[in-house]
Amino acid sequence: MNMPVTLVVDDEPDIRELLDITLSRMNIRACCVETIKEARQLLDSQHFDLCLTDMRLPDGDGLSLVEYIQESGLQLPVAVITAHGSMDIAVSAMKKGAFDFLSKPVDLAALRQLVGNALQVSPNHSLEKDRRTRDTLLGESELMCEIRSKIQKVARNQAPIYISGESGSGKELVAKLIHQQGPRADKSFVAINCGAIPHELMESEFFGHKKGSFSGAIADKQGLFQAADGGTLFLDEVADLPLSLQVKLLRAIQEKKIRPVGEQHEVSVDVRLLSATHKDLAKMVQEGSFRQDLYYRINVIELSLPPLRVRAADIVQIAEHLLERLAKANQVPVPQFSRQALIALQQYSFPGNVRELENILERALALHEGDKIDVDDLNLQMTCDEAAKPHGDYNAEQMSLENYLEDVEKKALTAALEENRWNKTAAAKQLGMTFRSFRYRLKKLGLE
Ligand SMILES: Nc1ncnc2c1ncn2[C@@H]1O[C@H](COP(=O)(O)OP(=O)(O)OP(=O)(O)O)[C@@H](O)[C@H]1O
Repeated sequence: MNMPVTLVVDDEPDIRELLDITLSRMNIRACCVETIKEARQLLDSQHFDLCLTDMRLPDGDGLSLVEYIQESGLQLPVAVITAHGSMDIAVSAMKKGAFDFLSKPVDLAALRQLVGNALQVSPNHSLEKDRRTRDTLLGESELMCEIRSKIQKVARNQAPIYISGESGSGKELVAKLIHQQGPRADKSFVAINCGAIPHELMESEFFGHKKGSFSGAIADKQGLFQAADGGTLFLDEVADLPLSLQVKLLRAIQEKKIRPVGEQHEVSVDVRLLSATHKDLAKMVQEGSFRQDLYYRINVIELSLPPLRVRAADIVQIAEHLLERLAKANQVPVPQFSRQALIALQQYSFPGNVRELENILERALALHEGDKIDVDDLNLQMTCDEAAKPHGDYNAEQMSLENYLEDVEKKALTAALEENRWNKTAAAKQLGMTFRSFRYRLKKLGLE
């Protein structure tokens, strides 16, 4: 195998030497330059596996190099080296696509960890994993395809990601996929529901404790940060963190160090942080119940999951797939949905999103008779509003006008048929159209 090559851009000879020696001990060749101009020339002419750049360079700042690498489409992980305490610059670099950052003075263990993570990322690696994702994160709507490609992209760097979306919309699933597709896939993925830990135990749960540090601490205990060391920590329902812990979490993210309860010394941790909540975190910041500085750190990149009801095109595909999976798990033949059942599913608002769909199907599978699942088996709790309106008020960002109008039409035709006991002539009359036109529309909308 060829030796990997790293482009090091730094104008301080001591740092260049330090990086060169450390990398060569890892069997990585370092190619060192002092300016952005030289770096660009080399990037244009030869292949690199990683780029490490200082932020302040004689002919510009490292951010412009990060931008240059992203714009040139070079699939090259780039990490920035920042002055101690300049987290804002590190955050901007990651927003622009940097893989990770190192603070000065450079900690060699952190450098080795970063380089190790970066070099596991190769385009072929992620292609294979994307196939696996497509099997798991279902949905072929445009919105879902965009989410899949965003997951693939953000999995490669180390920036904290904030996943927003309604309950049951797949936030934890997305977090797992980001972990599985990234360079930390072989290490732990630790997920924690912040709302489920009693406040008085939180610090010890997060950072661990030393034996005897409080009554009940009968042995040393590792915290979640240490359990996730080298891997990913997913903080679900992050909005439920009390303010006292928010301060400590902020410190752990900035310093990449934690101090177990009752311990004198800090311990370095290398954790990729993902977080999620169904609450409006930005609003909580305005109201003062969530720290703005922490919000800014965990929300370097935001991934917003759309509710199931705005991607009606996904409902049938996900329902069919889940039904098949459930039937196989229960070792029963896979039933078919009746046409009416499929229409009803597409018109339902799914306040509990995919999780609710799973529950509906599990119940329907247990209760249906024969080889079909019909509307009644679904037991959908439609509100009067939902029954009257297919998708609430029209929102151009969520659905094309054409699809929206099709849904309105389907809804009106189905309701008229139901009210007239499936007598098409009577249904057409009720809607004030000719029988021919009614038949034509049924066919066009796939309802016949
Ligand atoms: N696009 C999808 N394809 C397949 N399964 C999905 C999809 N989205 C969600 N699911 C499934 O729905 C269930 C709920 O998803 P998940 O737990 O990730 O939601 P969540 O947004 O984290 O919920 P909460 O806010 O309540 O924690 C899981 O079983 C998950 O596998």
